[in-house]
Amino acid sequence: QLVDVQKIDPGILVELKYSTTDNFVKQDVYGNLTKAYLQPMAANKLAKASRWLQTRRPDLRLLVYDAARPRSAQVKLWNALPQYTERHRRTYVADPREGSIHSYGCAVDLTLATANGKALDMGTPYDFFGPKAYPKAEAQMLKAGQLTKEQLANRQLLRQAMQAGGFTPIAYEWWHFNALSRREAKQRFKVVE
Ligand SMILES: C[C@@H](N)C(=O)N[C@H](C)C(=O)O
Ligand SMILES: [Zn+2]
Repeated sequence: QLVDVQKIDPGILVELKYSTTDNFVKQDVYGNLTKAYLQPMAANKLAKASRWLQTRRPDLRLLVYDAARPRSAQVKLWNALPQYTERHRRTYVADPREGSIHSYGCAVDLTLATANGKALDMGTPYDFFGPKAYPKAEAQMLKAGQLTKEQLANRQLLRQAMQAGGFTPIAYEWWHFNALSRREAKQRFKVVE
């Protein structure tokens, strides 16, 4: 049973981007889904990350852009990037046939924001698909002047908070964190259709 993350921690901010037209597909792909749902285990990890942040930076909040994502929505995201080969596309959007960890309620996309909801500068917008958004390329981007020290520090603070909560970052998206591996998520939970 998925839980609303704001019921677990009301201090977490939510702006579900795929429930608006302000996303890379430029369409509302969620309709009535406007809340951030996760497996209880993942929601508890997020609340732990939020508490970690509150202790160190009471002026900041976690701002969730996406959480549980139905497989039907994953298909729409997958189909929205026909310019990439399937192999390259998997870097940015999980293949719905394999299943996104989001579709098991075990992944979250988020940023840091001020208490009134203004997102911090992370160097790229959410769902910017390219090296500037790759955590694995940050040192190189900093050296090349593509990222500022402040943008990098903001990303590092987000990662520290999420890792303190028990999440794992990925190499290609600064905003995406997994509560479990895909294999574990598939073993333990059903896909949200
Ligand atoms: C599409 C992007 N926000 C995202 O969540 N990508 C990962 C890889 C996914 O689709 O699971
Ligand atoms: Zn994601």
